[in-house]
Amino acid sequence: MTQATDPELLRLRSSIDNLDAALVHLLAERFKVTQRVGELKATKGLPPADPDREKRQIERLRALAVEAQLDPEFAEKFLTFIVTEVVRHHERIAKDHA
Ligand SMILES: C=C(O[C@@H]1C=C(C(=O)O)C=C[C@H]1O)C(=O)O
Repeated sequence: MTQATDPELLRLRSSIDNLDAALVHLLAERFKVTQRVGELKATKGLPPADPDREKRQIERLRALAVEAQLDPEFAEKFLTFIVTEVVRHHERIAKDHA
């Protein structure tokens, strides 16, 4: 049997596809909200990044990851990757607003 026809593999991959779609939708919603935060900060003259908030988010996410049996190092890297992109957006919004 080839990989592409194994029924168990097909079922698992179908589930992975649904989960990947959910991740994309969740990320899209998160970026919509952070876009609004970026605009709010630019209007009020607040800095694009908030390192204290980021520290608290990392601690929280690492604890949630442990509870969920997900590697906390991976959870931290994933959050940092997203937040770095958000801060880049915020810097751009602030520049455009200046
Ligand atoms: C969204 C914010 O801006 C930045 C991005 C964050 C995020 O993506 O969660 C967190 C902190 C800030 O560095 C915020 O300040 O809440």
